[in-house]
Amino acid sequence: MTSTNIPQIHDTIRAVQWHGDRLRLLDQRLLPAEEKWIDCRDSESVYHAIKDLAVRGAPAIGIAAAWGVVLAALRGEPLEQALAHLRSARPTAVNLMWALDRMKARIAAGADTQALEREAKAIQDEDLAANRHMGELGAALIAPGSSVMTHCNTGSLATSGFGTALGVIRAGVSAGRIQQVYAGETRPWQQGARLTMWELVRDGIPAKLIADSAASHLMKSGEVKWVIVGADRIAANGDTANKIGTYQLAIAARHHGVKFMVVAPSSTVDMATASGDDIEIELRDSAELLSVAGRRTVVEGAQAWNPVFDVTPASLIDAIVTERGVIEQPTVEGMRAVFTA
Ligand SMILES: CSC[C@@H](O)[C@@H](O)C(=O)COP(=O)(O)O
Repeated sequence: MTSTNIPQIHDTIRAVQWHGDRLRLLDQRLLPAEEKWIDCRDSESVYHAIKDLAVRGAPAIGIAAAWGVVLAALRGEPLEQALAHLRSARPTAVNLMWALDRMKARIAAGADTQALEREAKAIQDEDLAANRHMGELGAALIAPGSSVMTHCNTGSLATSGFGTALGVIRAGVSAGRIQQVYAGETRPWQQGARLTMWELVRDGIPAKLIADSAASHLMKSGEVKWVIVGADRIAANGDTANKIGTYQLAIAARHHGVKFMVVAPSSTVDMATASGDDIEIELRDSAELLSVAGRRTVVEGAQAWNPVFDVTPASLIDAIVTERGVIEQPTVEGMRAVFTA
């Protein structure tokens, strides 16, 4: 890519929007076919939006939940109950618990509704700033002119804007370090095919969709230099839970000498969880596997097993990029140096 044909990154997608008395969410279940917004006016509707994946992606889930607490306060709902209910919406992404703990601490300190609103806004704004900073840190690791691969959707849709892994890709493209992106389709929910490709095409970033099962073949060709993914929870030893399929990408990357980068804000780091073995993996309805776009594709009577995250051991990760710094070849000591200092 020469400097004359480097795409302009517009970064205009803001999928979680506060409108004073309601939370507007771009419904990610319908993209890219429909750009439809839903309005949440109480904590219960935010709970359902998170549980049913209208809003998804670890940072976006936390941000939406924080606004759910503000809505509970505005409507005079019992706050302890709202906090507990929102917390139960999804189990793996620790950003959800992290954001609710921040809101809970403000409530315990006697915050009124306006103060809670300021806290939710701070959570949202800090996420955007973290993403921009991680973009620069991650892009600096990539040699100019590289092709990279990503998985799931870690972009503006999954965060307050810009994205984590996709933020590094946006920054890398702007800096001329990334010339081509390969996005895995991310079966069964198709976050890569439906959401990441939507974001990349909007930004004019050269991108090709691949079937998840084409990843090893692509890596063997020598075409991609980095696999860049997000995270839902990073344990104290660097083990990383992320979208199902991430682990097999890390294994294939190590086998083929391709570097593996995890990009996540500090709100995704869970120093209270010792290793990936202690992370709860969300199991979702088998209907997500047995149907495509709501249409049954598998014989009636068939059963399915649908874990939606897996854990990549730290030993397969070359770099964890956070807004607090980069941890190369992560270990307990390396994580501790950045996260308990
Ligand atoms: C910046 S998003 C990071 C992760 O949350 C992302 O990679 C992922 O696994 C999303 O899972 P999802 O089930 O779509 O919420």
